[in-house]
Amino acid sequence: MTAPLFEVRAARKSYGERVALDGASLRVERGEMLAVLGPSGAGKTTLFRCLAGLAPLDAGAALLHGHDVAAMRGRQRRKIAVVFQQFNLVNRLSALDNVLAGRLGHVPAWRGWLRRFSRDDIRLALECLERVGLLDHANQRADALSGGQQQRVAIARALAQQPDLIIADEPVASLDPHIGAGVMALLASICHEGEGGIAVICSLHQPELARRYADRIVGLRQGGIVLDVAASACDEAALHQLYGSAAIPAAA
Ligand SMILES: Nc1ncnc2c1ncn2[C@@H]1O[C@H](COP(=O)(O)OP(=O)(O)OP(=O)(O)O)[C@@H](O)[C@H]1O
Repeated sequence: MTAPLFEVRAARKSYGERVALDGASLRVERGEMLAVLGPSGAGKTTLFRCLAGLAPLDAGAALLHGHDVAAMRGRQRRKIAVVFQQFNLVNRLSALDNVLAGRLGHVPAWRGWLRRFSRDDIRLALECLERVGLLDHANQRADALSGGQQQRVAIARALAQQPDLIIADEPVASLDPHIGAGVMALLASICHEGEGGIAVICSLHQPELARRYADRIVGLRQGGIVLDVAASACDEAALHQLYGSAAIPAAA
């Protein structure tokens, strides 16, 4: 049996006495978009920080193609790209230069410091900008772009890493509903189109977006997985199980 593209096994993480992840396990396959839902404090950000290598797990493991992410360095590690709620672009740089930052791990350090990228890197970065619909904005400063455009540049930067997995922690939380839906549609199309077979794991506070754009929905509550279903099977009862009395009826 081949290993899934990405797997989390019995992840545990505490902050002092407070248990944030209590044995959470999940898996995602090539070309699959997985949404992680859960009430505030359920452990979503902690999970994503650990998966992105920004914090270590206390126990358990995250495996990319069966290999422990914690032991990965360099090129292997860059197979996981991260998209943040607040975009994390360099404001004074152009959209193109921000996307080229996704190539930094692929070029010798001195080239990165001098920002001397090869023609191939620049061509790839432009293709990534085209993929997110912003080729016309390549030379515009990041801080002159709208929030939705900035998140698209951040997604282009992630694509420039040529990742196998994109981890997106609340990527639409800072965007209005219409723009947010567009960003979700973009992430879904990245999963579903092309032969690359990129997977996306995305945390959300909007069950209706998860049901519309994700293939599968995982529910996190008090640090544990309490729901793992196809998006089409995520009904009101499942959401009630996840959110309890705080469940909000989701649009059809
Ligand atoms: N740096 C920290 N120090 C101490 N406790 C923390 C820290 N970060 C998170 N926690 C606690 O860990 C638990 C999980 O928090 P986390 O931020 O991962 O949840 P979340 O599901 O992302 O919440 P939200 O949806 O509100 O962003 C919470 O009880 C939180 O108070």
